Formats: sequence, structure tokens, C-alpha cells
Amino acid sequence: MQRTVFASNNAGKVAEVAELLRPTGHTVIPQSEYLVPEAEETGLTFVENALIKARNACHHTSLPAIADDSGLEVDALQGEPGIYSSRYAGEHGDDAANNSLLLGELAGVADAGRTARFRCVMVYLRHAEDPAPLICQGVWEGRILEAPRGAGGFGYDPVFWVPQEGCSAAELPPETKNRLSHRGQALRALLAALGNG
Ligand SMILES: O=c1nc[nH]c2c1ncn2[C@H]1C[C@H](O)[C@@H](COP(=O)(O)OP(=O)(O)OP(=O)(O)O)O1
Ligand SMILES: [Mg+2]
Repeated sequence: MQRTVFASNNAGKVAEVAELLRPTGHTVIPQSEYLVPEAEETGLTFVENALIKARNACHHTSLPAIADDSGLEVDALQGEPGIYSSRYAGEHGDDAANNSLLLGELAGVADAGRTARFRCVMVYLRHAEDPAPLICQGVWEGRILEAPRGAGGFGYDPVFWVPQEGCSAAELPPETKNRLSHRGQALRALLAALGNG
């Protein structure tokens, strides 16, 4: 896995993936370093959107690419915001607005009904026309808090309760989040599939 582009503009993902790869000796180069233009996420599944992003990065760099498409599935909202997690409140990537909309939608829902999970699909494309991409997934179960807690992480981390640690995802040390998270699971599976596990 030499000179692989990471097809994401999310600084939180970039930092987590860099940390996960550090002990393996692999590095990935964020697509911003190649000035890759943002791809439109027009797919109806995490898999399709991850492929769109990876293919776009391959196309613009002529290098292999890894992409991550991820989101939060809330049971009381029939799986929403799901693939639309980043655009939930309208503007792409407005974490504060997304979190407050989510808490508003769940107002009055008791603790037992606030189950949710993060899902991550990671794909690896050897080149833009790669007909056999590697596709791996990870899932992280938790619950939605009634108010944000913690300052670490990104996205929905402050409102995501991690039962086995007794804190929010934004209160976890980065290495603990990477050990448990949907992203950590998916990337470890991808590395194993690449023969570098
Ligand atoms: O570990 C996580 N902790 C908190 N929130 C998270 C996590 N993982 C995904 N999420 C949320 C953030 C965003 O609202 C959506 C991902 O959207 P998604 O399109 O995959 O990523 P993005 O637009 O931020 O960056 P990019 O597409 O350039 O990779 O799910
Ligand atoms: Mg996105």
C-alpha cells in the first residue's frame, strides 16, 4: 500500500486514520495535498458514496485511494440520518447544527429508545477503473445522549454515549476511540484484506 491517497476532506477522519496506520508503517496522503476537487455524494448507500469518493481521488491523482463513507443510524428515527449524516441540518459538515437538530428530534424519547450506531464503509481502489474494489465495514453501537458531552473527536461524538466506557465518544482518548470505533474496525479489516493485517 504505497503512496495511497485518503479521499476525505474531514480533518477528524484524516487524524484517526493516520493514527491507526502509524504502527503499520503505512501512510496515506490526504486528498487536499493533491487539490482533489470534492466529489458529489450522489449514492444511495455508504458503499456507493465511498466508491464515488475513492474513484474521484484515483482519477485526479493516478494513485490508489482509500475512502471512508460513514454516518449515524438512530433507531427512533428509522435509521436517519444515515448516509445523510453530514447534511442532516442542511449545510454539509455543520456538526453543531446537526447535533442540535438530532437532539431536538429525540426530545422526549426515553433512554431505552435512544439506541444508535455509527457505521463506516471503507473502500480501496487500486485505480479509477478498478473492477474489484476492497470493501470493508465497521459498526459501533451506542445511545444518543440528551445533551452534548466532551470536546474531543468530531461530528456526532459529543452526543454518542459509549456504554462500555461510560462516557461520550468525545470524552474518549483518541486511542480508545480508534480501538472501538466503526472506523477502526473497518480500517483494520481493510488492512487485513490487503495482506497487511
Ligand atoms: O467517528 C465519528 N464520530 C462522529 N461523527 C461521525 C463519525 N464518523 C462519521 N461521523 C459523522 C460525521 C458526518 O456528519 C458523517 C460522515 O459523512 P461523510 O460524508 O462520510 O464524511 P464527511 O463529509 O465529513 O467527509 P468526506 O466525505 O470528505 O470523507 O457522519
Ligand atoms: Mg462527505
